[in-house]
Amino acid sequence: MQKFMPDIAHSAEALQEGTLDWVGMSQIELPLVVSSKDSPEQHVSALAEAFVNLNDPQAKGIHMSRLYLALDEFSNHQTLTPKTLASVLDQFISSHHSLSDQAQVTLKFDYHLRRRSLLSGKTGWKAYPVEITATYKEQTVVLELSVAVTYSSTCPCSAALARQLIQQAFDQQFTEQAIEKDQVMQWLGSTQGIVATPHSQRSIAQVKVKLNQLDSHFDILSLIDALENELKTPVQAAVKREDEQEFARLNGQNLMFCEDAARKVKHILNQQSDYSDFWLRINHYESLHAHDAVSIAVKGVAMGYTA
Ligand SMILES: Nc1nc2c(ncn2[C@@H]2O[C@H](COP(=O)(O)OP(=O)(O)OP(=O)(O)O)[C@@H](O)[C@H]2O)c(=O)[nH]1
Repeated sequence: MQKFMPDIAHSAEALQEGTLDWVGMSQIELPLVVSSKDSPEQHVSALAEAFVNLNDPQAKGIHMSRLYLALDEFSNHQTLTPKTLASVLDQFISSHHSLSDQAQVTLKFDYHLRRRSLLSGKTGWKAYPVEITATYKEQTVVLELSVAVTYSSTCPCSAALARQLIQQAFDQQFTEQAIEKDQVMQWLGSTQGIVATPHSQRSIAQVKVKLNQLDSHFDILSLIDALENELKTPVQAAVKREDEQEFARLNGQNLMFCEDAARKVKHILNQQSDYSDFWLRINHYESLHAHDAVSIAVKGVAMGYTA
């Protein structure tokens, strides 16, 4: 016979009456199997947040164990797809029928992809921070997918200033009007031929998209590929010298202010039919100064994300 135990959540009165927008738990450690379109299933170590709203102003509290146990069941018996995540929200609501009519779960994890080098054909792992949020409100489930893509940005202004110094060095080196091509080639191949270099830096594009519908799978790979293909200079995994030379060429041919990167990302996201809304933040961790160059933009739909 189960011994009697006091149940504050049922017996105690709220110290102060009032509804609450979200009550739940964060930093829940949750091993998951992620099923993403065109990618093999992947085991990840996620951190979860689980919330319901508290509609009853007099209720002492929600039932946290019920949220936790729904997530635990999900972790042990389901792969992460839009439909299985929506079913977790159903369980959150049904286990709090008199207290809540809204629910939210957020999963944060590193998603590993094998990425091919630029020319040598080698491959290596890259980890992409991913966040998936499912929210149930007014009988509707809204799914959001966030990724962060790391790339290299080379400053166009700094490149123009460096070119001017190279021109000046050339002018000082070659005072004759008639110049032997071999002499020039030799000079260009020396450190003097690149007497100045533009500043470039590791940069991160943070993107959050609202998914149009409950597809059978999340499509993490497509979003990452779209961003990296548009930015052209994602950081590399395996790099041989031929890859490094190609990377140098790509940086030289894709000089970017943070505004340029933001407009590129906004353009490519506007081309995607799977996303009803998006938010983006470009962060250039400038090597020129101690602060960062940042651009932020949203799709600009009514009732959508705000910058
Ligand atoms: N609502 C709420 N519960 C908390 C909090 N901190 C700890 N808890 C504990 O969360 C535990 C789980 O709550 P319940 O899910 O109601 O646990 P339970 O009563 O054994 O389970 P049920 O019989 O399903 O209600 C309880 O022991 C609470 O005391 C808090 O800030 N708010």
